[in-house]
Amino acid sequence: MKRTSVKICGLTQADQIAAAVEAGARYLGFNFFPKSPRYVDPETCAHLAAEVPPGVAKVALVVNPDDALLDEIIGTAPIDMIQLHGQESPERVAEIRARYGLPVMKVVGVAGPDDVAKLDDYSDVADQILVDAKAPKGAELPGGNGVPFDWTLLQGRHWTLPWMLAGGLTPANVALAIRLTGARQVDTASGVESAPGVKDPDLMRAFIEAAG
Ligand SMILES: O=C(O)c1ccccc1NCC(=O)[C@H](O)[C@H](O)COP(=O)(O)O
Repeated sequence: MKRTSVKICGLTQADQIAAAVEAGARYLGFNFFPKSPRYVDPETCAHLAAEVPPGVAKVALVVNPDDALLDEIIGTAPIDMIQLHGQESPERVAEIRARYGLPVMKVVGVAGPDDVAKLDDYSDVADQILVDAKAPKGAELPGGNGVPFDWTLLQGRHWTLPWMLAGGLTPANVALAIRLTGARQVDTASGVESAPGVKDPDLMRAFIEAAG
C-alpha cells in the first residue's frame, strides 16, 4: 500500500498523463506560467484533463494570477485544486479560495529559517501548503528549477494544514527527503524529465516507487 502521495507537475501530453496515472500519481499539475517549458493553455488543459481518472486531482499552477486568468482556466478546464506559486498574500489566497470554491495550495519558497516561519501566515486561508525551494537568484522561473533546499530546516516543525515537499526531488533523493522531513506528500517537475518539459515514464515510475 502507498504511504506517500505523489504530485507530478507540468504535464503537457496525454501519453505522459497516462504514464503518471499508471505509475500511481495522486495529483497532476498543469502549468499556466507562460514562460515555462511546461506551459499549457486552458483549452489544452481541458483536453488533457479529460484523460485523468476520478481520484486523481487536477491542479492548476498559476503565478500571481488575476481574476481574468483564473476565470478563464476554471471556466474551461475541470480543475480540482489551485496552486498559487507567486507572492500571493494571505488576503489574496483567501479571496481566490472564496471566489472559486476550490481548494487552494499555497507555495512557500524556502531558503532559510525565516522562510519556514512564513508557512504559518497561510494556515487559516489555504487548504494545503507546498514547501518548495526558493528560486535561485536570477532564475527565469519561480519554480521547477530542480534545486533542493536544506531539508533539515523542516525537522521538528508541525503544521495544522496538510503539506507537500518539493524542490529538486528525484528518484535518487526522494526517499532521503521523506525520511528527513517526515513528508507524506511530495511533488516533482524537472526530476522526472528527460529534457525540460518532457516527462519520462521510467523516471516517473522510479520516483513513485522510491517515494513508497
Ligand atoms: O515548472 C515550472 O516551469 C514552473 C514555472 C513557474 C512556477 C512554478 C513552476 N514549477 C513548480 C513545480 O513544478 C514544482 O511544484 C516545484 O517547483 C518543484 O519543481 P522541481 O524542482 O523541478 O521538481
